[in-house]
Amino acid sequence: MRSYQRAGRNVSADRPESQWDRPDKPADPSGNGKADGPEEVQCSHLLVKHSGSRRPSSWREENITRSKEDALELVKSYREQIASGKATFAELASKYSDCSSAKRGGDLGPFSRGAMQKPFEEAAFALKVGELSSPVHTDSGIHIIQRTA
Ligand SMILES: N=C(N)NCCC[C@H](NC(=O)[C@@H]1CCC/C1=C\[C@H](COP(=O)(O)O)NC(=O)[C@@H](N)Cc1ccccc1)C(N)=O
Repeated sequence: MRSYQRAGRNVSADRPESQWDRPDKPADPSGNGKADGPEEVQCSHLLVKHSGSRRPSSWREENITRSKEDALELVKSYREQIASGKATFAELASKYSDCSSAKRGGDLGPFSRGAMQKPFEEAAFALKVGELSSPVHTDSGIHIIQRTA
C-alpha cells in the first residue's frame, strides 16, 4: 500500500484525507443550524381584520366593518389574555381569528421565507420558539403570531 508524507503525517493513498474548509462565519449559537436564522418556522396566528383589510370578510363575519383602531384594541386585549395565562392562544384564535386557520387553533403549519406577506415573515422569523409577537400589520389585517417550532 503506497503511502506518502503530507504535512508530516503518513497518509495512505487509498484513504484520501477528509477535506475541511475553514468556516468563514462564527458557529451559530442559537441552534437554528444556520448563522442567519432558521430555514423554516412553524407558527400559529390570530388575525383581526378591519375595514381596510384586503378582504374584509371571514368565516366569522360576512362583511367586516370595524375600524383599524378597534381591531388593534382587540388584538392587544387578546395578547394580554394569552400573555397573562387567562386564555390559551388556540382558545382565542379558534374563537376570534378572521383566518381559516382558526379551525386549527391558528396553526399555519411550517413555512419558509417567501410564503407570507413580508411584515408577517419578518416578525415570524425573528421569534424564538414559544414567543408571542407584538401586533403585526399586513394587508390582511392585524395579527398576533406565536412561533411553535
Ligand atoms: N401556508 C401558506 N403558504 N398559505 C398561503 C399563505 C398566503 C400568505 N398569507 C399571509 O401572508 C397571511 C399571514 C398568514 C395568513 C395570511 C392571510 C390569510 C388571511 O387573510 P386574507 O388572505 O383573507 O387577507 N390566510 C391565509 O393565507 C390562509 N391560507 C393561511 C392558512 C390557513 C389554514 C391553513 C394553513 C394556512 C400571503 N402571501 O398572502
